[in-house]
Amino acid sequence: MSKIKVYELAKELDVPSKDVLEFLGSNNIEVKNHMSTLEEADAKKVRAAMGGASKGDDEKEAKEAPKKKNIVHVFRPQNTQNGNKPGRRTGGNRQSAQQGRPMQVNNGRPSKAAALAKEEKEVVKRPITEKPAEKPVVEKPAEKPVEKPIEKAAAPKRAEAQRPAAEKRPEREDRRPAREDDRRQNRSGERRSERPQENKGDDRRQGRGGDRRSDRPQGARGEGRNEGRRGSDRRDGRDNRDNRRNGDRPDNRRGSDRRDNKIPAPALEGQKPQRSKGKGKDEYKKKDYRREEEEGTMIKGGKKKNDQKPQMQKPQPKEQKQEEEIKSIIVPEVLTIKELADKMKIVPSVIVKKLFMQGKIVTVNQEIDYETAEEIALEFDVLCEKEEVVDVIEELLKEEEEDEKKMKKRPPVVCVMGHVDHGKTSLLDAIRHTNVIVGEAGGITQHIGASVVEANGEKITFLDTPGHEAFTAMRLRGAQSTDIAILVVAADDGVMPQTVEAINHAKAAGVEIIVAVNKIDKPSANVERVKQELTEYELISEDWGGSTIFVPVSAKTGEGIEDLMEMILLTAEVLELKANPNRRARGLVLEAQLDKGRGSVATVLVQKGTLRVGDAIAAGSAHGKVRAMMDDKGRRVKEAGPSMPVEILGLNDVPNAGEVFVGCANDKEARNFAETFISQGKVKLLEETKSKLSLDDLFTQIQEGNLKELGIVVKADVQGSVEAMKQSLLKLSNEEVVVKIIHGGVGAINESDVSLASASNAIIIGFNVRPDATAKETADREGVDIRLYRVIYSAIEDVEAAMKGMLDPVFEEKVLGHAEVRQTFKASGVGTIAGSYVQDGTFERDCSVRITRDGIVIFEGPLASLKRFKDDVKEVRAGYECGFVFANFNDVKEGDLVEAFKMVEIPR
Ligand SMILES: Nc1nc2c(ncn2[C@@H]2O[C@H](COP(=O)(O)OP(=O)(O)OP(=O)(O)O)[C@@H](O)[C@H]2O)c(=O)[nH]1
Repeated sequence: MSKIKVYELAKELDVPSKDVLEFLGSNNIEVKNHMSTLEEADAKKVRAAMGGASKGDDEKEAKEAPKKKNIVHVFRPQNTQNGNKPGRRTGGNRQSAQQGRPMQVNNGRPSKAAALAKEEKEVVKRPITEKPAEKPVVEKPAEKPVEKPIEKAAAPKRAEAQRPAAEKRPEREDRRPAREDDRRQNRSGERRSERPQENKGDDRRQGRGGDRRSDRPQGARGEGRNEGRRGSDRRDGRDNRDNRRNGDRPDNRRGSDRRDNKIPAPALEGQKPQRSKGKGKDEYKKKDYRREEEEGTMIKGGKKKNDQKPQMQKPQPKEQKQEEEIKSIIVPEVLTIKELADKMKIVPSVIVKKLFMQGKIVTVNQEIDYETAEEIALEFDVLCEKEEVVDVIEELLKEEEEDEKKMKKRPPVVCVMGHVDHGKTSLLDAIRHTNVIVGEAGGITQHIGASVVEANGEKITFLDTPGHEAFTAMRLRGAQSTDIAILVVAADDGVMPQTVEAINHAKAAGVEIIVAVNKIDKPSANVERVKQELTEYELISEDWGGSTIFVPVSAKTGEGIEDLMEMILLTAEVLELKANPNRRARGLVLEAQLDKGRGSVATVLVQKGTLRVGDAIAAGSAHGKVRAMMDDKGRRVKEAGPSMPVEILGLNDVPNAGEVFVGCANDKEARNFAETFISQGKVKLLEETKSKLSLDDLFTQIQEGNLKELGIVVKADVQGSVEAMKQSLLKLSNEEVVVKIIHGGVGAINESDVSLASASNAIIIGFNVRPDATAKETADREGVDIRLYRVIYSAIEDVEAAMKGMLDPVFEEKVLGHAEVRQTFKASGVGTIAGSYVQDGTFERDCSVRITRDGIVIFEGPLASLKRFKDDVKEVRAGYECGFVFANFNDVKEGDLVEAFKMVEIPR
């Protein structure tokens, strides 16, 4: 025993902690409170001084406590056996106090206590029929078993011997709850009856009463020791019982003073004032009263106990009221422990303690999800209800069903999707080209993100947006931009990973799919093979007995393009695409940018109604009046009806692609809309930031035991890929490792991605994107693992392997150098030559290159030729100019960055 706490010492010496504190104070031994720890030397001093006091020769003792000492010993059976002479008892007391707890469990007492506890249980059960959880709350009957054996015992000595088991329980417990009650009252006033408040006491007990509980006699432990609600309720019950006892005390004291008197009836009245002033000193007085009370009890035996009975029953209505008060709180999806505690009207530390007792270490500012909050609240007998989150923007954008009669036929909106190099761009170009020749005069297709072509006198709107994006970003607000998806599959290549991705996206969006089997002009083309491969994905061609339209085309020769157009129109007809043109316009922002001369320029697709020049519109955070409108041919138009893409000027800000635009009654309404959007955006951003911070919190990890988390930051060239990656990666979670996508976004991997990954101990997966220079540097410095892929499936395979601990990279990419394209030349038979300047490193003839434009990888493949002037060279060093020709890639432009790399084997 090297150190001991003040209260423990007080307990050992059987004196109030206050006395010990006073003694320490007078001896200049500095302690803060009863929880302070004492050095052995100080403890010895106290023992020497106060242990003597317990013998009864102390002045104070003589005044106040001699009787109390006797009582304490009565419940130690071995002492009672020794005889009841005060002197002996005192000696026994000291002995037992010194020997500590083990003595209390001896001498057959446990069996009696157990019997009492059992009896007590039975009695307790009866009166409480309404709610099992409250069972232990109504404790008064628990007194019955105590009094019974005492009453019934013929020999007073035996009665005394029995009493300890029963009596010690209240005695011991009284000490704590007396304080708890006082505190509770101080803190919460009338809330005393609320369960969580009681749990405060309960927790307090958990926090500092561990030792005490262990030395509590068995009878007192009884059910109260059980964990969970039952246990805590039980303790609550004790609290109440103790409350009552505290209240009784003065009367009991009186009773003991006038030993022959019964306890006066107004015991409960006396209870109140005493509680309200019960603080500090009173607490200790109460303890003394208690001892006196017990002395009285000892002397008077069963009679005394009998007297207590009516008092115990009185507070019953209060208890029942408490039962009815089942609290219910509304909890959001994510909240902090503190917020939860506030909602439950308890102090956060109570929750922290409770969880700590369960082996979970949390802080008050730690975020927990709804499910966890619900679990915690239930332990405090509080019901949770999930907060319904109202998306204000969604509410704003809500629309009523339109009158069928007002609906008119509208052109279909089509997007083209498929695997890399299967000819999406070529096909779109071919369609437009055909259209330019066939269609209206002079129209040169502008790049506004969408174009309208005419076939058989009907219009078809084609979106330039890659399929993925059309289905994800455009569905940001639940709006569907596309009606029909053209799935381009190269007849010579067949179904490839991105083909499957495209199929999944289109299916998820519920969009009609038309398969365009491209490159049929190639000798290696095999349309039947494509048909066969696609059957696996439930795309069965009509001639194979299915319902999917397959059109063999050649973007190169133009073969089948017209058929394709016809099929699109046919499908559109079946879909019965309609919209009401005579209403305020509403649609989607396809693209938007800030133009130096024209300000905010947005390409929008009108989906409903008609947009006119002069209309007030709002799109996300932007609003304004339509100043001018241009169609896809660059012609100024005054109005745009359903399915028509137009470029508009006049917005005050650049809206996000995929945002819904709405026509408003006036400027003010449009501004209000945008302002709401901005304020909501801020709220959302805050929430997102909050949840990011909580991602690496300890709580979840501890809660999930050995579960490890694999945090991933996903960056890709288009939103669709981000989503696809996210979904696929999340599915990799297994029993041991949980995959958590910490962040997903479009664009180059930047420094903030790296810092986020670093802070969350996550890895970064880049799909078709590269890290910028600062990001690379930060990642190297902070040891963040960045993995870059061109095919989603490789990324998924790698992560899966890593999770199994089977990822053994044999090759690693070694970056050789960087160059910037300064000028391009076209050479017949060669393709585009990129005149470039090597910025760093060395470009080697047989290296691979990666071309990035605005952080997006546009090409990755071998370098076909490396020249200095007209000569082929082996290598070009930094600071020199050279000419590159890339294998099968001619779309290189000025300003593109070329990175040379080589795969090198990594020794393992
Ligand atoms: N022979 C033949 N070649 C074609 C045909 N369509 C496209 N190509 C060629 O295939 C290559 C890729 O075509 P793109 O239109 O760029 O393919 P994409 O699917 O748009 O490619 P990404 O934009 O990289 O996804 C180009 O070299 C085209 O010339 C076709 O019908 N026949």
